[in-house]
Amino acid sequence: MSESQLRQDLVRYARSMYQRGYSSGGAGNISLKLPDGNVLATPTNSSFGDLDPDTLSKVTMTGELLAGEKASKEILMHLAIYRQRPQCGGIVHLHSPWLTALSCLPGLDNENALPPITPYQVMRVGKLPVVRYLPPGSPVIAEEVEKLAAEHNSKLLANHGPIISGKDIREAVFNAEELEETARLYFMLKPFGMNSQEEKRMPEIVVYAVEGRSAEQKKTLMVKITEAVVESFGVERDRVVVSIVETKASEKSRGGVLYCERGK
Ligand SMILES: O=C(O)[C@H](O)C(=O)COP(=O)(O)O
Repeated sequence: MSESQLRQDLVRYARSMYQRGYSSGGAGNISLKLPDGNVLATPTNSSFGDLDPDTLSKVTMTGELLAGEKASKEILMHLAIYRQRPQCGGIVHLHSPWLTALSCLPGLDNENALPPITPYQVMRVGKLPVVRYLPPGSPVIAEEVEKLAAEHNSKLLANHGPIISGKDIREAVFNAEELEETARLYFMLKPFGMNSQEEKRMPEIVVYAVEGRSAEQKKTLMVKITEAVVESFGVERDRVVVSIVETKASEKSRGGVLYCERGK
């Protein structure tokens, strides 16, 4: 994708998040990786609601300004994430209401501020570690974020807000939306309690096979797989799920040869 298109995309995603109240005033900052290996970022004190594609800050991976206005005061935090996550192509830092509220709660689990409530939260983000409070723009924030970035695509800055990454700016925004909505769910459910995916998450093993085995053979296979998972994963037997997905021999091939024609 061209730099010009990426500039347009950054402005469009920023405006969309601004319109949803994910960032008000000059709060928040966004960046993305350019094809030339440099980074495009929102200028400091800019508003997500009225960015100009032509004045966005273009910096090197060491933070040197190549074009546009002075970059966000948090640019070092973004660059730290790009260093630790080479696959990362986009980062959003927000002051979105529900995640910012979460960041202000006492007694957060610093290893994971948000229990795994929904499958998409687990799939898109996973654990949400907390970075201790530091004044916005402090270079120490970048150091603290860098320690966590290799393992976590999202971090929660205490009394401040989230910083969330993705393989590109689109995925970073999707991850941010998922996490903000999960934080909202968390506050809605908090008075009533909630089931955590942690308890529900079980190892599920799927066996794809050509049809034809007897029910007894399939049952024996499932029992043996269950035993192997219990022994190797150390989980309760009742939590292990095994599925056998069968395909007709005429609808499965190897090397371009149908299974129903192999061995004839
Ligand atoms: O999070 C921060 O660093 C600031 O509060 C912020 O969100 C805006 O800083 P910027 O320099 O305008 O990007």
